[in-house]
Amino acid sequence: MTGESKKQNSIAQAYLIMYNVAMTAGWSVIGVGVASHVYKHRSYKGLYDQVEKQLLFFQTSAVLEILHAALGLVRSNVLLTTLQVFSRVGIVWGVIQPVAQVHEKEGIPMVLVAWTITEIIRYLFYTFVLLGFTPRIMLWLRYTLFIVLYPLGVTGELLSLYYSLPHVQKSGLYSVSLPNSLNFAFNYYYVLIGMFPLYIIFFPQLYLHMFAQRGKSLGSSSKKQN
Ligand SMILES: CCCCCCCCCCCCC[C@@H](O)CC(=O)SCCNC(=O)CCNC(=O)[C@H](O)C(C)(C)COP(=O)(O)OP(=O)(O)OC[C@H]1O[C@@H](n2cnc3c(N)ncnc32)[C@H](O)[C@@H]1OP(=O)(O)O
Repeated sequence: MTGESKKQNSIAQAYLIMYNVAMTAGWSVIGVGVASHVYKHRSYKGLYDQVEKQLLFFQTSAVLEILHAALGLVRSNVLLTTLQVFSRVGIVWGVIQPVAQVHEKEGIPMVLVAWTITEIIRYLFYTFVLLGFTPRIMLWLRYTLFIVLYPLGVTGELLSLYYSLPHVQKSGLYSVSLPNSLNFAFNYYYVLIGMFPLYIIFFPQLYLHMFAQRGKSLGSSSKKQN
């Protein structure tokens, strides 16, 4: 490795450490918000409003991960990262945030629990890896909790999508109806309905990808220990 590429490598490492630390901190703030709300009110009603700003900010920041993968900063699959990031950014900005009626439904605690636990562990794990020190428990949590949290998150996302439908249809959210000067019609309600088959097609691929990552990471690390 030349001096120049060594320098570029350390800049990339330093940037990724900062990114992962910031994301761990952000999702921890969301986690504390969720836990304190549930502890105080013994209910998930009002939970979304308590964490909305932080959730919108840190979920949207995950778009950088597509860039990291595309630029080769990390060895993630670009397509799977795009699907993962856009499904959540789409749910947050396209469904949960604009449809207030969804905020009090059971999909909200499901996604908040699944996303928060996953992301705190994931970003903390990446930080440890970059610092050259990976506690075995972090490796195990990163590549095991998804088995339960992925289905929980998907169920919460699909429930939120489902509960938003009558409100989107009634309000005509983001829709354009005829007649208009451009002679153009668009119905957001049908876009949301079209998301259901996309989940059926793509979720199994993401879930299986994580099992493959699990096999590589936990399989090889247990071999190293033996
Ligand atoms: C445009 C229209 C969109 C339409 C969407 C259609 C719907 C599609 C359905 C999708 C369903 C999604 C449901 C989902 O949102 C629900 C939930 O998430 S619930 C919570 C549970 N979820 C999870 O556990 C998944 C979390 N996500 C991920 O893990 C990733 O995003 C994923 C792409 C799924 C997999 O990650 P990856 O392939 O990156 O695996 P690794 O973590 O093993 O990383 C590979 C290597 O890259 C290094 N890496 C990656 N990121 C970083 C980083 N930030 N900093 C440092 N290093 C990083 C990592 O260490 C690995 O390195 P190595 O190869 O050396 O081991």
